[in-house]
Amino acid sequence: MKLFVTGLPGVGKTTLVLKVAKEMQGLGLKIGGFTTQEVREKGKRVGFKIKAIDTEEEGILAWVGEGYPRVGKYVVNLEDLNRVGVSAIRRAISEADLIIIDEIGAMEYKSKDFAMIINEVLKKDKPLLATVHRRYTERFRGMGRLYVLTTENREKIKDEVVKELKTLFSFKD
Ligand SMILES: Nc1ncnc2c1ncn2[C@@H]1O[C@H](COP(=O)(O)OP(=O)(O)OP(=O)(O)O)[C@@H](O)[C@H]1O
Repeated sequence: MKLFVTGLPGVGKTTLVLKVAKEMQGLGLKIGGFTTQEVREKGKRVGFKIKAIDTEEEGILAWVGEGYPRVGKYVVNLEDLNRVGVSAIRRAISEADLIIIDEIGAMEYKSKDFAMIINEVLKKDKPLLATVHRRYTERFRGMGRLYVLTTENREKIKDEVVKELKTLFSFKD
């Protein structure tokens, strides 16, 4: 089962996957993959952190400034993306019950290793919950269910995702 979640920036995609991960961990399942979260300084967004779900290892995914590769005003830190993010996916492919990837977007695709491991995950049968930037959803058409998150439906969709996964893993509600 592959579940994809998209929606406008800040709508709650990361919050959703964190809640789902916690609920599924509470049921004894092994969750792998990574999440990304914005970093704010004095109320302004200055970058993004990346964190492995299993080891809680952290890194900097991108930061405002000069440099390469860049996405908008951010410079992508390929070293941390690969060290934290790609490695977490690699571990999840072999060890986890559910892979969470938050998110699949322009910054992440700057890494060739990331692009390659995404293709690997898509070929596997292993359950996946991924947030996808709206510009990239077309790539995953027909591969699984796509949820479009809004502030109005985000709680309902979180419950639905948990329900789908519980059914998959044969837990009763
Ligand atoms: N279900 C929710 N209830 C209340 N607040 C929420 C909920 N979901 C998200 N938020 C709040 O909205 C803000 C943005 O959430 P989050 O980082 O999850 O969004 P996102 O879609 O992942 O953002 P981005 O596109 O930047 O990755 C956070 O401050 C978060 O606490």
